[in-house]
Amino acid sequence: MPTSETPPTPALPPSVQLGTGRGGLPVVRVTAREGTAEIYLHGAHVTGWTPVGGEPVLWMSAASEYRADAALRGGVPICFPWFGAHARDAAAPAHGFARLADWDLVGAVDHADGDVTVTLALGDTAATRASAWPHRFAARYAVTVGAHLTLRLEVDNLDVEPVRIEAALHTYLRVTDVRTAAVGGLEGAPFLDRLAGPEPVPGEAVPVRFTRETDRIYLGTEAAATLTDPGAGRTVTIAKHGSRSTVVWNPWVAKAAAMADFGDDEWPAMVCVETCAVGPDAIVLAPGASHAMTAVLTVGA
Ligand SMILES: O=P(O)(O)OC[C@H]1O[C@H](O)[C@H](O)[C@@H](O)[C@@H]1O
Repeated sequence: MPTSETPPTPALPPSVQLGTGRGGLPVVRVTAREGTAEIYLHGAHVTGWTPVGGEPVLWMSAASEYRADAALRGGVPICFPWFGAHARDAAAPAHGFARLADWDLVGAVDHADGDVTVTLALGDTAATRASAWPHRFAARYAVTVGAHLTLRLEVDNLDVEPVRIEAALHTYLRVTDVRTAAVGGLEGAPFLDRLAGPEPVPGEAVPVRFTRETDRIYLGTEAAATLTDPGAGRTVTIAKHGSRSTVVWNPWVAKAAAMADFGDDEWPAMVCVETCAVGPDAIVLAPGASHAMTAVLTVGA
């Protein structure tokens, strides 16, 4: 039976420490052999991942809120069970309730290769059953930390009817300057330009570059995307499974200035490459069925 009671903290290996983070929010700090990470239970939000000997890969805004009633800005928010504004309920929170919910820490395990997996869980509550998406569900989020960062979101439909699910691992990546960065791997994929009309735009032959506000949903694409950051001399590859759409976003000047939790001058230092199942690529789950969506981040030269 779903419950809103907080379960007891599971036994944790020494590589995983549960502590108090910014704003007094609970945070899990992971020290694996080949990388470290930080995960807030609020939103199951990964706020940092650094491979050993490397630089931080994820971007967090210095202006982020750290409050139980707000989403964190940066890292990897989980958008679920809808993406963007809710289609029929304008009052429903953007990107769904998962990034605003306090997830349960249900386990952590050390692997023989030195990687560490932390698992969090979220189920329906009286509040979600009264929301714009009232279905019964169980979600598990496994974060595996090491030389790679593996994020696996699995959702079970516990309802008696088919449910439509949108989900995004809304990954904010650090870049030296987005104006010199490029995102490859999406060549040829048509996209919805969220700053233009609803009609899909034909795919382009070249990597995505940034010269203005960019907010695109690439459709029907299961390939890995690679962010190239010449200023840092590195690439970040995002390989994925169970995801047929990829969102690429940079707010540029005006939108950054309009967001209270995003510094006016921070936009050149980030780009989002989001592993998604959204819009026409949303998941429809039969009763009792499950779907898993995985993103694997790897740093290269
Ligand atoms: O401000 P948020 O609700 O966190 O959304 C931040 C951004 O998320 C995605 O990238 C959407 O495609 C954008 O349209 C949106 O602006």
